[in-house]
Amino acid sequence: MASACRSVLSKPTSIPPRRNPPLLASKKNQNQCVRFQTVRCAMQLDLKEVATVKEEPKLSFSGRLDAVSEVDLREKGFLGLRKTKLVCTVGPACAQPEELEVLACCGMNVVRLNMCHNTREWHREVIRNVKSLNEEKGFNVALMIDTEGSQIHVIDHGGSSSVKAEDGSAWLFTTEKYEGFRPLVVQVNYDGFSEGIVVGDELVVEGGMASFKVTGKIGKDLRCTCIDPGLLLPRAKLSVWRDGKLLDSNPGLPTLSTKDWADIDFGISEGVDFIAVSFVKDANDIRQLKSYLASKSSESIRVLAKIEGLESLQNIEDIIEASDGIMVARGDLGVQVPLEQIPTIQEEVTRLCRQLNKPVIVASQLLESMIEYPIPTRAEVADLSEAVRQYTDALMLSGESAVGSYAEKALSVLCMASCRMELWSREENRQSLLSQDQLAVSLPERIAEQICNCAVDIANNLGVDAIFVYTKHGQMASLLSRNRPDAPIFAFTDSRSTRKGLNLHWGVIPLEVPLSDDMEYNVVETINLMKVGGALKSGDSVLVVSDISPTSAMSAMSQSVLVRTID
Ligand SMILES: Nc1ncnc2c1ncn2[C@@H]1O[C@H](COP(=O)(O)OP(=O)(O)OP(=O)(O)O)[C@@H](O)[C@H]1O
Ligand SMILES: CC(=O)C(=O)O
Ligand SMILES: [K+]
Ligand SMILES: [Mg+2]
Repeated sequence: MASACRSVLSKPTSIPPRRNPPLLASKKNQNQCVRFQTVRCAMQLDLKEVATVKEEPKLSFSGRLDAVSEVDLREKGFLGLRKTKLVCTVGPACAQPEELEVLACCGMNVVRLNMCHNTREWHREVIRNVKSLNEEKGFNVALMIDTEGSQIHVIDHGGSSSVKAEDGSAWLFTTEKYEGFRPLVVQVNYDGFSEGIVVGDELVVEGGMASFKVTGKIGKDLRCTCIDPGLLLPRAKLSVWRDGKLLDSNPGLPTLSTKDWADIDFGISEGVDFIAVSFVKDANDIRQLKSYLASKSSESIRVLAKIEGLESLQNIEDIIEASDGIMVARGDLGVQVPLEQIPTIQEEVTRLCRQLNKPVIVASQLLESMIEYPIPTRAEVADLSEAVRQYTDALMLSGESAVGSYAEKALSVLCMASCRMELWSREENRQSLLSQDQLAVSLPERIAEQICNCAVDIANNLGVDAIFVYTKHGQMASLLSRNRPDAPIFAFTDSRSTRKGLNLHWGVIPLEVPLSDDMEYNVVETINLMKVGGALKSGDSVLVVSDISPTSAMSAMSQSVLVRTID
């Protein structure tokens, strides 16, 4: 386990002291001041007034911190806990139980299974291995399936891993199915791919690996000449351009194909936590899947929209609002938009997601060179650090973990670089730069939102060690996370799916515990739980927020914020 968490970037460094000591920084003074201090926010009532269950509750708390947070907390303290979440694509290089365990102990929060590859039986085995790890070894790794979508790509040509296309060479792009390798012939996966393509159009491979001009059509096949030499890789993606503009090369294809629906049914039956939808065009794609999940009583599965095409960018706000989270899928995005636009798109989508309170994953080629090499390039470290500086919720590994030789090292690089940038951002107090527009519509929601904004201000100003939030569906945990507080957010929920869903949220450490309607009881029990586990010590201070049963404006007003010093 120790080696799994070793850094290839630098030795872990201790957290330097803050420049402005927070109000509660002196533990000695804290112990002398009021033990139980309630800070009222706007119309809020004291927690003690919230209690609706008068008799002594008899719940026993069995929930534990996940194995990784427990070790991190012991070794690095509250401020040493990493806030940025890490997603790993699982492929043949890391699918065995012991390999998954190494990644889990190295900080993997979510496993991504790309349904483009391999069989359902293979994916089922991985899902079961991850669930066993969680149950038997105390990890809290969530599961995501990623749909294949309707994507036009080259079929594995069966030859060497890449084929060179020389300038001026003549090629045939065909939908004919054949086995083995034929020189100067490219097999395309979708029968209707050449519909709408005319002589003179350009076929671009993988956003510019190689380009071809269409010189003739023979039935469904295209004769082409290479006009920009380069490489054809197995499963390379194709885009079609006319007069410098991208054509929608598969206008008739739905976002979710028949195979995708079968994969979604598979995900439901295997109990995955997230479904990431590839090539989302508009919010209806997401709504359609959400209502399908509701009809299967699986609305607890969170739906992520992958932003990887022009259309998704045109409908970005609606898509973010309709979904439970976003993935900036820079791989395919780079096939459809000029590469120099990707950094600004990433920053804008990341900002919008935070504004609209949805978690966002920055994905693809973060550490591409580590598929082959044991250290990253300087540029890769700079790129992923920039995503962390932009306060993305999560970073994702693709080929680096799925097929690379150094999955564990790549994950350590993500860990070290994100912790380093989080520390820097905290020191610079960057979080105050983002103005939070009001999101909520109804009074209870507005109250919840304002409480969370104020609570984070209070937590930062007082320099509390941790934020505790008691939450049914994760809403207040998410609203707190949106403010990117200095202290980690421990989210206590009695819903397993809420716990798993919160795995993707910046700075949230979710725990599953039975919750009582008596908030005072919840606070005492969870503080005891964390003390017994060694996570909380005497003199630590905790800011407490709750959204338990905000079913009406009246009960929403009973949400409270309080600060408690542990005795
Ligand atoms: N389950 C798997 N089985 C075999 N190979 C896999 C698997 N998952 C990923 N890979 C390999 O890892 C590489 C990177 O994986 P990833 O799934 O991230 O591809 P991607 O092209 O970025 O995703 P998408 O197809 O969603 O755009 C793939 O090209 C594939 O070779
Ligand atoms: C992750 C993914 O689908 C992409 O980058 O294209
Ligand atoms: K996919
Ligand atoms: Mg993609």
